[in-house]
Amino acid sequence: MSRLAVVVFNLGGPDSLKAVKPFLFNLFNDPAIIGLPAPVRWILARLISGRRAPVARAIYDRIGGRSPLVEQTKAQTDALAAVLADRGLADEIGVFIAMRYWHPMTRAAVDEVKRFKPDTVVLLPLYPQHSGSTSGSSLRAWVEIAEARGLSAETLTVCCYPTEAGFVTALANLTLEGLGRARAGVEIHGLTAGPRVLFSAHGLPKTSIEKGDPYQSQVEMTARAVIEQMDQPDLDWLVCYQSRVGPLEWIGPDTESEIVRAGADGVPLVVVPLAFVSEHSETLVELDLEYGDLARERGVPVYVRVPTVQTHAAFIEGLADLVSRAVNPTEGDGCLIEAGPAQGRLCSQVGARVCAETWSMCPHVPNPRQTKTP
Ligand SMILES: C=CC1=C(C)c2cc3[nH]c(cc4nc(cc5[nH]c(cc1n2)c(C)c5CCC(=O)O)C(CCC(=O)O)=C4C)c(C)c3C=C
Ligand SMILES: [Fe+2]
Ligand SMILES: [Fe+2]
Repeated sequence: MSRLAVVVFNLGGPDSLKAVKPFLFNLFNDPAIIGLPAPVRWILARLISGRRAPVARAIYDRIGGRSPLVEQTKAQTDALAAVLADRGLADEIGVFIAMRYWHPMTRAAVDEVKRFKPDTVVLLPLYPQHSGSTSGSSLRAWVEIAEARGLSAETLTVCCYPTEAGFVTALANLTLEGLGRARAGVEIHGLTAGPRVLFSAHGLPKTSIEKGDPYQSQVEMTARAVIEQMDQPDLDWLVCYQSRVGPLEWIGPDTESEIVRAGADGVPLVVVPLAFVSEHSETLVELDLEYGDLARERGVPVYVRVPTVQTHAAFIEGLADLVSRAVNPTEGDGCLIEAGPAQGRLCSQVGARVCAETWSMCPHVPNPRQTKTP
């Protein structure tokens, strides 16, 4: 009897206003976020989380005092479990959640998976684009804790899937609906300029990209794939970045400046989150409330925010395809390709499969056993 455990990873969010500060401490104490040696990082994390907590509490207060990220992720894992069960990939299939900075966290997930006694574990970050600060950090935490707690099942890792067909279809369909709503607004307002699509992704410090983080190039790959699938001739679109925190220079253009520019141009906006797959503070507060207000103040004639993919059937089928291909790879599947016609192809172009034992084969995921914790 075969047993398959699928572990999905996400950031996690505070489940009460009291949890905001310790959640922020966990985030800033992560070497993938602040790459300094442990005692300095710990002191800085205490300082920054203390200073950021009132701002962050005010953010979560606007959406009922907690993040909906865990509920949304639970809905996704339920949907994924149902699809995987239909496919009969194993006799018993369990789908587990491991959040990075708040409960249910990696340690609890490792223990749950251990009790499940899997033959195979598939690690599936709910981040389509790979970044060391998100998937990299989660995968590394998993490997370290799983090793420490003696979870020794065969482990396969999906590193990234920026152009995965189901994900792109879900985003393209949702964006087309958003475009439809914006075009209706264009008619009502008698505007001449068509809607502009802003693909808005969470930003990253510029230094991360300079050190080789593939996130930005994969975000752009997603945007291009969605544009191609929508097939809207002469569509005005661009990628921009939101949610900057801290004093470092982040990648741009930033979403706020693009909203101001759209106001000056008198152009309706369709804003599409493409690096988040669920709703949380960065979408419900930042995109809807803060940027919605900014758009009104700056005279953007129509502001449509496209929902994240959540449990869109195409997205969940796409996740199930990634799991199936991790378990039963066929030629052309991701990072394992070292020879033949697909040699040299980036794993992200095909949806990646990385064996935990062969991390070095994946150009995107540093081997956590070889990366020293600063
Ligand atoms: C693609 C997703 C994300 C990337 C890349 C990312 C990088 C990153 N984030 C911070 C700092 C913060 N992020 C915060 C919230 C937050 N971040 C993501 C996703 C990515 N972060 C999500 C989904 C959330 C929302 C969590 C929720 O509400 O449930 C926060 C806390 C909120 C706040 O204070 O504004 C911080 C802080 C850094 C520094 C960083 C890259 C280095
Ligand atoms: Fe973040
Ligand atoms: Fe990869």
